[in-house]
Amino acid sequence: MIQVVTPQHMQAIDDASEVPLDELIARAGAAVARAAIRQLGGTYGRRVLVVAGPGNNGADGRVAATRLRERGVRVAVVDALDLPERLPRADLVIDAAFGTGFRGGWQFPDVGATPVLAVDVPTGLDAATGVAGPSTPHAVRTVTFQAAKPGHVFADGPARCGDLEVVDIGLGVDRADALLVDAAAVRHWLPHRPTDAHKWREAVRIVAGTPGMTGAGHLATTAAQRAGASLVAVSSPGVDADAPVEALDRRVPGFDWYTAVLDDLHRFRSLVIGPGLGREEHTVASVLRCVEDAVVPMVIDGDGLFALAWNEAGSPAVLVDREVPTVLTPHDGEYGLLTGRRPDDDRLAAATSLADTTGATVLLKGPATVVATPGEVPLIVDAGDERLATAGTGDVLAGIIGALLARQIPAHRAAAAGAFVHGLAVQRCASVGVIAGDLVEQLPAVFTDLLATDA
Ligand SMILES: NC(=O)C1=CN([C@@H]2O[C@H](COP(=O)(O)OP(=O)(O)OC[C@H]3O[C@@H](n4cnc5c(N)ncnc54)[C@H](OP(=O)(O)O)[C@@H]3O)[C@@H](O)[C@H]2O)[C@@H](O)CC1
Ligand SMILES: Nc1ncnc2c1ncn2[C@@H]1O[C@H](COP(=O)(O)OP(=O)(O)O)[C@@H](O)[C@H]1O
Ligand SMILES: [K+]
Repeated sequence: MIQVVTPQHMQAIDDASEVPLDELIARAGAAVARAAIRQLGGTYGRRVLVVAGPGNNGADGRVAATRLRERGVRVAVVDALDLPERLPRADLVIDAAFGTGFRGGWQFPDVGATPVLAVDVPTGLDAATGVAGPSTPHAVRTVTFQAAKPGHVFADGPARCGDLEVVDIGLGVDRADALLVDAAAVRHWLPHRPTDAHKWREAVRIVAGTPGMTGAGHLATTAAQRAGASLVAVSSPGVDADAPVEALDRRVPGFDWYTAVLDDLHRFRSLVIGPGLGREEHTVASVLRCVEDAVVPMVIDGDGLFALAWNEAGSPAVLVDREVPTVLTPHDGEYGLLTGRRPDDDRLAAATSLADTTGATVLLKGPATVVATPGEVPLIVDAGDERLATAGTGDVLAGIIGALLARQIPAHRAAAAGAFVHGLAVQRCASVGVIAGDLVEQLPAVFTDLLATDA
């Protein structure tokens, strides 16, 4: 997995390093030159323009210019603080104006359609948060050093950075602030079903869906089944008809579902509670009793999170007392309900602080999803894309995580692996018109591919 380190932490690593700064800049510049040649598809007859600033980012760019000239590339270097009226024509612009030391107020020049290769970050992109400045270029590729920064992954980062290349320049990273989840890691986390498996071994209990919102229960249920649960029993409180036929349907016709669920919960390996459950007072009360009394790993999603937020004792109180893992899956609105404040631009910090106050695994949803658990290095999943911003995809995710918990994957990894396969599932879907159920259909193929890849 690619390490993610905050710019502040990277500065401390840099300061503690025994490698002289000149040497680091020489290595960084050489890596930028190599990336430029790959981007240009050769050297002969190619023209490169380097926009170089006054700091170390500019120094990286100037080294790259020297290396490129040595390889026969025609290179012009312009000073970011003294730009000519007309920029020299080029096949590639190297943005070495400013990196992590940018303090705003400088405009990147208009380079028209010429592709931009960014050094460390496209100028003006906040390396801590990914928030772009008004003139931050859209790079086709960004070369960064030693570790990715949060800014490459969150907010405007992915769109402004293009393809991200992380180059080892010989700085030892003492600890990562987060890890970017990849297929090799998830493959490693997924257990094989034992030969002596039986249907109760990886059974998932789901409480989801109410009249008018049965779709949520159906999506969570089928997702859990397709993600490898050996048996799924679903209760949709108040629903008498049209519950999914494939699942074992524990009908709970009245609203007093708490007793029915707790009754045989010992037979199940996980509990998913909340998708489409509604926000009635009796629902809130039953969710809270389940959180208190259910001694199985639990995913609390959607209206389950609403119930927690509604808890007069304060949501952390019921959660910290749990002796088995809990996964909370808030989007920004639900995070706001739970904490009183929507997450700010530092999403790693937002997820981590909620995990610390609740003792739970927190999966903070978004274009890049963060998974934080007390005592674990946070995980970031950026496998999906904007087609996931579709009603019901969160219900699918909750079901997948429930299945992975039942398959005995520890909560931190189960949540991240769930988000990762959820992202892979959308990648396999048609380019437009994706609905949440399509993700469920893709799951067997996603797992098959993951397990077949020799990554
Ligand atoms: N460990 C690593 O990862 C390594 C990282 N490396 C590289 O170092 C880069 C960070 O270098 P850096 O600290 O020198 O900052 P950088 O962005 O070049 O600019 C600071 C300069 O710009 C100036 N300045 C800022 N804004 C301005 C404005 N609006 N208008 C005018 N001036 C402005 C600012 O002036 P000041 O604010 O001090 O007055 C200062 O002089 C990093 O991104 C990476 O590329 C490698 O080389 C080695 C290993
Ligand atoms: N722009 C986006 N790019 C990638 N993934 C996204 C984007 N917007 C939302 N998602 C993902 O889509 C899912 C939406 O979940 P959620 O908001 O709970 O939906 P619902 O409640 O309708 O089921 C989450 O997994 C989230 O990470
Ligand atoms: K730059």
